Parts: sequence; C-alpha cells; structure tokens
Amino acid sequence: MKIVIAPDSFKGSLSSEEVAKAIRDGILRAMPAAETVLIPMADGGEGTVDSLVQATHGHKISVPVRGPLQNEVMASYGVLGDGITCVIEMASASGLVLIPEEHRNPMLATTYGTGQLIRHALDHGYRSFILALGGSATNDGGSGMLQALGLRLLDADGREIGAGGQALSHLTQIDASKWDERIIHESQFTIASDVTNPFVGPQGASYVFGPQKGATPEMVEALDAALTNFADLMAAHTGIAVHHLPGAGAAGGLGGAFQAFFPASTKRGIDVVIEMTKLNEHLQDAELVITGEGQTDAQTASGKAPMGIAQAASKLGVPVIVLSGSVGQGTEKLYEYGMTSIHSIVNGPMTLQEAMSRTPELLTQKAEQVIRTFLAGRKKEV
Ligand SMILES: Nc1ncnc2c1ncn2[C@@H]1O[C@H](COP(=O)(O)OP(=O)(O)OP(=O)(O)O)[C@@H](O)[C@H]1O
Ligand SMILES: O=C(O)[C@H](O)CO
Repeated sequence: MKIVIAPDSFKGSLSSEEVAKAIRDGILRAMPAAETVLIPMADGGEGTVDSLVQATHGHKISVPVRGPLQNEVMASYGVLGDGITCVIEMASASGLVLIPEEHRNPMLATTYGTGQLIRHALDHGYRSFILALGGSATNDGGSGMLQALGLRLLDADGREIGAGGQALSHLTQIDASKWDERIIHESQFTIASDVTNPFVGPQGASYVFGPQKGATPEMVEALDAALTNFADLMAAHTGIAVHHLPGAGAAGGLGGAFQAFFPASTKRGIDVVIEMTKLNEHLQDAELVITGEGQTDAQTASGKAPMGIAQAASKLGVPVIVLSGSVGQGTEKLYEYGMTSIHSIVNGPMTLQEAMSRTPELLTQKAEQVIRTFLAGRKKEV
C-alpha cells in the first residue's frame, strides 16, 4: 500500500522533513510493508526553498546579506533541479526567526537582504524566479528589497528615507533612474504567497500580521498609515494600486512591492509547492495521504499547506489524515475541503513546551494509531 506523507513544518518544533520522517516511523510500525513517499511541504514561508530543492534535486547558494535589523546574516536561495529556476525565500534573509522575540521591531525591520538575494541571483545569470513570501519580521512594504535593487525612496528634502515601515511615512518621491533593468526586461517571476491579505486596511499586513512581529496597537496604526502613503506613491509611479490587491499584504507588504514593480503573477504558496513537488503524480496511485502542521484551526482553511493537500487529494479520491500539534477552534468546516480526519498528536495533559519537545515521539505514536485504525477499516490485511 502506497502512502504519501506530505506535512508542513511544526513551527518551533520540527522541520517538514523531520515531521515526515517521524510519521513514516509510525506507519512502518503498524504496516512494515507499506510503501511510503515523503514530500516535505511548505506554503511560501520558511522551509519553501528546502522543500523545492529537495523535491527537484536542486541545490542551495549561500550569501551574506543585511538581516532584518541590519546585522549581517547568512541567507540562501535555491536553484531547482532544472538548473534554471531560482527560489528566493524572503524568510531566509528577512524572516521572523532571525530575531529573538525581545528584539523584534517591525517599525525598523527591512527586506533589504531579500533584495540582495535577488541581485546575487541576477548577477549569476538567473532570470526565472519563484518568490516565496511569508514568515517575515518586516512590515516595510518591500521598500528595503526595492532599495537593494536600485530604487531610490526619497523624503521631501530629496534624502533617502531610512529602513523599515516607519520611514515610509516620510516618503514623498520615488526615483527609478537606477532601477535594475534586468528585472523588467529579462526576467520572470512567480510570487508564492502564504496569505491573500491586502496591503492595507483592517485585513492588511499591519493589522493582521504586525502584532506577531512585535507591533503594539499604536505601531499597527502608524504602520498601516505609512504603508498607505507608500501604496499611494507606488500607484502614482507605476499605475498599479496595490492597496486592496489579494496577496499584496503577504510578508509585511513585500507582496505589494513585487506586484507593483515586477513582471509577476501571484499564486498561493501551497499551490506552487504542490506543482513543483509533483504531488499530484505521487497521489495518483496512493491509498492515503498524511499531512500535518503545528496548529490546525480556522486559519488552516485560508490556504495553509494541509488545506491545499486536502483539495488536491480529494479530487483524486485519496483520503487525507491530518496530524497536528494542536487542533483549535473552527476545524469542522475543514472536512468539507476533503480532510478525512484531524488529530492532535498530544496524548495526555502536558504543557506546550513539553508537547513541542516530544514532537517526534508523539507524531510516531499517533501515526501508528491512525494507520491501525485505517487498516481495521479496510477489513482485510494488506
Ligand atoms: N508539537 C507541538 N505540540 C503542540 N502544539 C504545537 C507543536 N508544535 C507547534 N505547535 C503549535 O503550533 C504553532 C505553530 O503553528 P504552525 O506550525 O501551523 O505555524 P503557523 O504559525 O500557523 O504558520 P504556517 O502554518 O503558515 O507555517 C506553535 O506556535 C504552537 O502553538
Ligand atoms: O510574513 C508575514 O507577514 C505572514 O507570514 C503573512 O505573509
């Protein structure tokens, strides 16, 4: 029996590859002869490069860049197995995990390092890009990324504005005279976005994702106003108003900067990962798919990895079992999208810290249990 194991990471505990291996161990305990296919997933956020590089037998290139708070960090981008397509994961250069919680500051954090990764790839001859958006520490509307690629963002005195979302409130002019021409004339970009939120407003980048990056309610208001100013000026300059465009609010508004200045099409991150990992081909003759994520709740329906997998698998009539660290509110409607059953791996009262440190063992145990049940349901030995 072929079982596809296609989980997202458990943020704060395990990478998607580690999750997949722990699930495989449990499956093999219950069914030693099972054929397992491990396809670590991602949704545009952290782990997207690893997932696509592994699935396509590509490689990674490391580059020192300016981190979200200007300190140097070692970031990397992926070159897929075709040797042509680059995957730029913004979280690698400008991600939340790069900053300890007490130092997070979306007023100052910049996407400059993401722009440096793109420039490095352009300098090395690459012209086909997947831009993976999510898991950012930033709320700068992608301004740092644009600056790294030659765009000049100026205040009323003609001086470059500083780094971060806050500085966008002083922006009055955009000067594209030094903009990297290779972007428009020679390259193509697919944006793989972990969310579809707009650039500004109550559902926008600042209000919805600012708080997880350390923004207080006052900062959220200031950041939303600053992004609105930026969106107004981008619209005047490019003719593209990103204010309410779906996905423009991904990665602190980086999605909006790409939509305004890059020849790019926007897709759900999970759909790009499903396509590049050829998940559908693997599902064709599978009898079951097991997916999972750190927390499954109402948010899962808005395009998280297990949701995309359930949609793909249900079209092919393959049952989908979801194993998650915690199962929150609002999961009932997920069954309508093709999830067969959803399980928390926690097996008794314990703290979050304990659950997170015991994730591999708990995953293996739960996978064994669900496979035993699955086999019993088939009424005959396989
Ligand atoms: N082993 C675990 N046991 C219990 N809860 C866990 C475990 N691992 C992670 N979590 C919970 O899941 C949360 C992370 O959820 P998840 O991994 O789904 O990422 P996310 O923040 O929803 O982002 P995304 O799905 O876009 O990557 C953690 O903050 C924690 O509350
Ligand atoms: O980076 C972020 O702001 C979130 O992951 C949404 O894209």
